[in-house]
Amino acid sequence: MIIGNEDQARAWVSAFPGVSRETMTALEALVAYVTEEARHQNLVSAATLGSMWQRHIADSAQLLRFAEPKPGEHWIDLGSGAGFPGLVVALIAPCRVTLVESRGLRIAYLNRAIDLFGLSDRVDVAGMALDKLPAIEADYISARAFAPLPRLLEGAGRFSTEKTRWLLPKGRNARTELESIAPSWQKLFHVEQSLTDADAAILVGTGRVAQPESRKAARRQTRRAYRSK
Ligand SMILES: C[S@@+](CC[C@H](N)C(=O)[O-])C[C@H]1O[C@@H](n2cnc3c(N)ncnc32)[C@H](O)[C@@H]1O
Repeated sequence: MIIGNEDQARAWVSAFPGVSRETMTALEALVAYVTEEARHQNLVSAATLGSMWQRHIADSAQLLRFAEPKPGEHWIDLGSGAGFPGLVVALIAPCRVTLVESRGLRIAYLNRAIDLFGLSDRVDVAGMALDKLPAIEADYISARAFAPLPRLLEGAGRFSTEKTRWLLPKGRNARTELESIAPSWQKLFHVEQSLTDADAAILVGTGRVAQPESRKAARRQTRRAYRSK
């Protein structure tokens, strides 16, 4: 099943477990908030402004098919930008969410969103580059359009534990990206079809991405995996 238009996207999200009428109202308000803010800063591709539910809300919410975050659990969203998927997750699920974002205008926009939606008791913005963020044990790590997989895992591995669930929408290159990382990392992940784009996929994984003793060693591992294909 592929969610092919705005009506289908709304219907799919509203039928998702735990999504109440109030949640739908909040998500509708998020669409309006992003659309308004997009007049002032470059937040999402202009081509997607007419299909916000399909391209952003449902595309983010679908990650919750592979995770059931509970109160007190901690979800880290890397490179949140307009808040996708992090803000959508925060509006649907009761967990703690940290939105990692390094650009000033987007940090301010995300902080305003947290106030607007009354989320400040469990959602925060880490307004800094990922490599400056002190290590936190994450129950969930998401990243959409953030970085190529090897760089993403090198940067975020230190937040993972044996139980961490990774949710990484990777578009059309998911399989190729997965094949480009070291086998010890590959085995943590599998590929799931995206519900919002027939050509796109999501890398879903569980476990600790152990860091090789150095970045150089990580790159060596990655290159070796790539050459053996
Ligand atoms: C292409 S946008 C994607 C935004 C959002 N995840 C989405 O899919 O709509 C990537 C975002 O990551 C942020 N970013 C890039 N490198 C970062 C870093 N090292 N630390 C934190 N944020 C970063 C950028 O400022 C930008 O907002």
